Amino acid sequence: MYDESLQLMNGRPKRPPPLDVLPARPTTLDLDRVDGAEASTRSSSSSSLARTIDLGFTELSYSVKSGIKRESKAILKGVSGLFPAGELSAIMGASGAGKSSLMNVLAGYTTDGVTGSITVNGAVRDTAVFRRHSCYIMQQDELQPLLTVGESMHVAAELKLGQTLSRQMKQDWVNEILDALGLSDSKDTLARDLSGGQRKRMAIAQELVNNPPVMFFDEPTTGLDSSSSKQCMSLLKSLARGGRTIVISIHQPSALIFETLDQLYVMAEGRCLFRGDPRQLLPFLNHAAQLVCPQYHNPADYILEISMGDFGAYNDKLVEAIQNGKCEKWKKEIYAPTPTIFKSNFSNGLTTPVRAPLLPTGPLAKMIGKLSNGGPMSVEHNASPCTGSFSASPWTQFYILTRRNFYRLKRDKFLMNMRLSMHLLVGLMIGGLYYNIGNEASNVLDNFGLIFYSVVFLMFTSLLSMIVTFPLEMPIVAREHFNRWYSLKCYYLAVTLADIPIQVTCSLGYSTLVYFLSAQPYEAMRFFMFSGMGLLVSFVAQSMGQMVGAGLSVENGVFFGPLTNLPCTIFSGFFIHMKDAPKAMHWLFHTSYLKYGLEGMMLAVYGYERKKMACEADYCHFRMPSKFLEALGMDGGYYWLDAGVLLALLVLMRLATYFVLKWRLKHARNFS
Ligand SMILES: Nc1ncnc2c1ncn2[C@@H]1O[C@H](COP(=O)(O)OP(=O)(O)OP(=O)(O)O)[C@@H](O)[C@H]1O
Repeated sequence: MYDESLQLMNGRPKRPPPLDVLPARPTTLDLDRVDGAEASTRSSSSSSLARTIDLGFTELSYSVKSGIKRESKAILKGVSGLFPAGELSAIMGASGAGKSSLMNVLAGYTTDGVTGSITVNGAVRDTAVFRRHSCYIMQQDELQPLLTVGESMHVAAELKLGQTLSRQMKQDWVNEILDALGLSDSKDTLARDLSGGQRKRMAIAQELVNNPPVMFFDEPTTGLDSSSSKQCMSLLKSLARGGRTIVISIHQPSALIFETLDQLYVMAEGRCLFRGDPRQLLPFLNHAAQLVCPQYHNPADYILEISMGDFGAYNDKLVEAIQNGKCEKWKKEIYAPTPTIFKSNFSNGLTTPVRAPLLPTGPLAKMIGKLSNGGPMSVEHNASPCTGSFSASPWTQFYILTRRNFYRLKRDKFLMNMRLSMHLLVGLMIGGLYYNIGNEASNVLDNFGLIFYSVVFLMFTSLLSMIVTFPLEMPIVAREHFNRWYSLKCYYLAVTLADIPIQVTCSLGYSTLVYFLSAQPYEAMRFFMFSGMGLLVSFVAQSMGQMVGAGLSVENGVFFGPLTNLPCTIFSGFFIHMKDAPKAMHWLFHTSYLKYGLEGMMLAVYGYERKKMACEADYCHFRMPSKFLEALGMDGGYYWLDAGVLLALLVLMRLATYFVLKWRLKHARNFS
C-alpha cells in the first residue's frame, strides 16, 4: 500500500479513483483520462459525472444586493479557470478578494446572483448531481460538540454509506480512517475538547467516509500551527493524488505550503490575477508587469502585496495578461510529474530551499491506497430512487438523527437540568403561593391569575429554550445537509421527536405541582385536561421558538421571539375579556394561542358541571363555577375545540418552521 501511495504522490493516478459514489444512471466514464485527453474534448452528459472530475468555470460573475439601498454589488467579476482532478488547487488572495465567494459558487453552496458557466469535464454542470459527488469542508469545522469522535464517525458512516456495508465493515473503515488521520487515540474524546488541528482532521475524516471525488476546503490551515498545517496539506495532497479534485482557499500560505500546491489561482477584487503552476508565478509577474520578486521573499507574500497595491497599481495589467483566468499559458502540465520537490524553482534565480516531499506514510499511505482502489465499498451505494439523493434510507436517517439528538440532549446536562429544575422550582413556588385556593369560591380571581401565569410560564420557558438552542445547530446542519448526509425532513422530524420526552417531563412536572398544591379538583379527568392543555401550549410555544430560531440568530431571536408573543398575551382574554373588547378586534383574540390555552385550562378546572365550591368568606359571588365562566365570557367554550385548535396550530407551525429552515439553508448562508 505504501509503495502504491508513493506512486500516487509522484504522478497522476494510474488507476481510476473510487467508484463508490457513482450516479444512479450509467455514466460516461472517463477511464482513459490518465493518458491525457483534454477535459474540454470529453463527452459527458450534463447529468452524469465521470469518475475523475475536472471542474471548469467561464466568465463567472456573482453579485449581491447589499447596503441599506440594496444596491447591486459585484463580488466575482467574470472569472474563468479550471481545477483539474488529481491536483491540489488553491484559490489565494488577500482578505475580501473573493476566495470564499468563488469557492461557495463552485461548490454549489451559493446559487443566487450567479452568472456564467460551470463545467464538469467540459460539459455544463448539473448542480444537484455534482453535489452528490462533492463535499465542502467549511472553515469553522462545525462538529457536534457533545458527541465523541467515534460516535460522530459512526453517525457519518451510517448516514453516508447507507445499508450497502455490514456494520462491521463500516466500523473497520471508520477505524482505518481515524488511524490514518491520527485520531484513533481521540476516539472517545468529545468533539468540543479536540484541538484546532484535530477538529480539522475530524471534519475531513467525516467527509472521507464516502470518498467523494471533489472536495472543497475553505481555509483549511487557518488557526493551525505550522506542524498541523503541514500535516493537513500533506493529507490534502495525498487525497489529490488519489485522483480527487481538491480545491482549497487560502489566505497567506507559508513557503512550504505554497510549494505543495499544484495549481494556484490568485484573486483580487473579485478578479483573477494569476492562474497556473505556482512555479510559474514569478516568471508570469516578470513577463506581464516586469515585476521582480525580492530575494528571500515568499512568492505568496509577494503576489499578495502586489494585489494590495504595495508596489503600485498592477492589478489591471495582471488581470489583462491572464485574461481574468482564461489564459492557459502558465498552467501546469496536467499530466506532468507532480512538483513534490521544488529545486531552483523560480526563473529569476530565486530559490526556495529544497524540502522533503510531503509524502504520506504509515496508516495514511495505507488508507489513501485503499481509497484509490475504491475504498472498502465493494458495492456501490448509489442514491436510489427510494432514498432520493441520499445514501441512507429515510428511516435510517431518521433513526440515526433521533439517536444523535437524544445523546446530545442527554449530555447537555446544564441545559437539561436548568429546564427541569426551573419547572419544578417555579411549580413549587407558585403552588406554595397559591396554596389550597382551588376550591375556595372567594379566591376564584386569584385562581384565574394562577392559571394565566401557568400558561405564560409554560409558553416562555418553551419558547426561550428553543430560541437559544436552535440557532446553534444551524451551522452544523448547514454543513451536513449541504454535504448530502440527510434530508431536511428527516432532520427536523428527528429534532422534534428527540425533545418530546424532556418537554413532557418539564411541563407535566410543573402542572402536577401547581395543580395539587393549589388544590384544584381532585378528579383524574380534570387533572389530565389541565396538564394536557399546558403541554399543548408548551409545544405550540416551542414550535414558535423553533421558527424564530431557524430564521434568526440567538441575539435577534431573544429580542424578537418574546416580542412577537406579547400580542398573544394581551389577547389571551386575561387582561380584557373578549366580550368586553371592541367587536372589530375580536379576531385578534382568535389568533392568540394563549387564549385557547387559558380557556382550555379554565374549562378543565371550572367547566363540565363542576359542583358548587366552598365559601369561607361572608359572601362569595362565584360559588357556582359556571357563573364564573359566564362572567369571563368562557361559558360558551369547548375544551376539545380549544385543544383541536392548538393541535392544528402546532402542526401548522412545525410545517412553517420546516419551510423557514429550508429557506434559511438555501438563501441565508450566514449563521454567525
Ligand atoms: N452577502 C454579501 N453582501 C455584501 N458583501 C458581500 C457578501 N458576500 C461577500 N461580500 C463581499 O465580497 C467580498 C469578498 O468576500 P469573500 O468572503 O469572498 O472574501 P475572501 O477573499 O474569502 O475574504 P477572507 O479571506 O477575509 O475570508 C468582500 O468584500 C465581502 O465583504
